[in-house]
Amino acid sequence: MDKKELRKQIKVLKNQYSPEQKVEMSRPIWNELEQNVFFKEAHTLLAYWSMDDEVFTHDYVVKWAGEKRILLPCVKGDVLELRVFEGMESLKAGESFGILEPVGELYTDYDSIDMIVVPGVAFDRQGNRLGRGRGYYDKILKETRAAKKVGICFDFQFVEEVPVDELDVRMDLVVHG
Ligand SMILES: Nc1nc2c(c(=O)[nH]1)N(C=O)[C@@H](CNc1ccc(C(=O)N[C@@H](CCC(=O)O)C(=O)O)cc1)CN2
Ligand SMILES: Nc1ncnc2c1ncn2[C@@H]1O[C@H](COP(=O)(O)OP(=O)(O)OP(=O)(O)O)[C@@H](O)[C@H]1O
Repeated sequence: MDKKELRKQIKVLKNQYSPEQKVEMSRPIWNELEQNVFFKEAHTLLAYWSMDDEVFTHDYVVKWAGEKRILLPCVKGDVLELRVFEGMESLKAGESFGILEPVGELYTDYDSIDMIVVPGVAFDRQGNRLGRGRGYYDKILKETRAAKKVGICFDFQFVEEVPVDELDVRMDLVVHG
């Protein structure tokens, strides 16, 4: 199966659940993530601010921002920039896709990032990841080599085999539920 076809299939499955159901389904995923040693030991963590069709993250970003430095991605043309999450009040809709992004100072110390919680359309047990098809994460994951990369997804997104190419970066761990 090619990437496009798998994205289409997952989209159908996502539409079978309401946003509220997806928030509920995200709870056990976060319970597991919070027990994980990479997470426990991480001081600086790149997370994401979820859209309605993704594993929900908002409450967890807010919850952990007191204890850890939480970074969020900001779309800038073809690349992602990173900024520190400093509360919901300092989030603004980004230049594309309407995803909320932190305003404020750019964060460029990529070597200090301990862990990345990576969104994805699908993952497999080899740690391969299928994204939304813009290559944003593939680029940023190459610049943050030291960070542990942890994909999170619903069970229906954890598939037998994700189609990959040379540019795709593997996850160290995939937490699904
Ligand atoms: N929550 C969240 N934030 C994120 C990402 C993400 O996947 N999730 N990104 C990860 O890269 C970056 C934004 N990239 C995105 C790329 C495509 C679409 C999107 O909605 N695409 C449509 C396809 C139609 C179109 O191309 O416009 C879709 O998937 O239905 C959204 C965000 C940075 N921030
Ligand atoms: N490191 C990279 N540098 C430049 N271009 C890249 C890189 N990684 C991927 N691309 C390009 O980006 C496009 C999308 O790639 P792909 O379909 O693998 O994205 P994805 O991993 O599904 O999406 P995303 O990372 O945005 O969630 C392709 O044209 C690919 O060649």
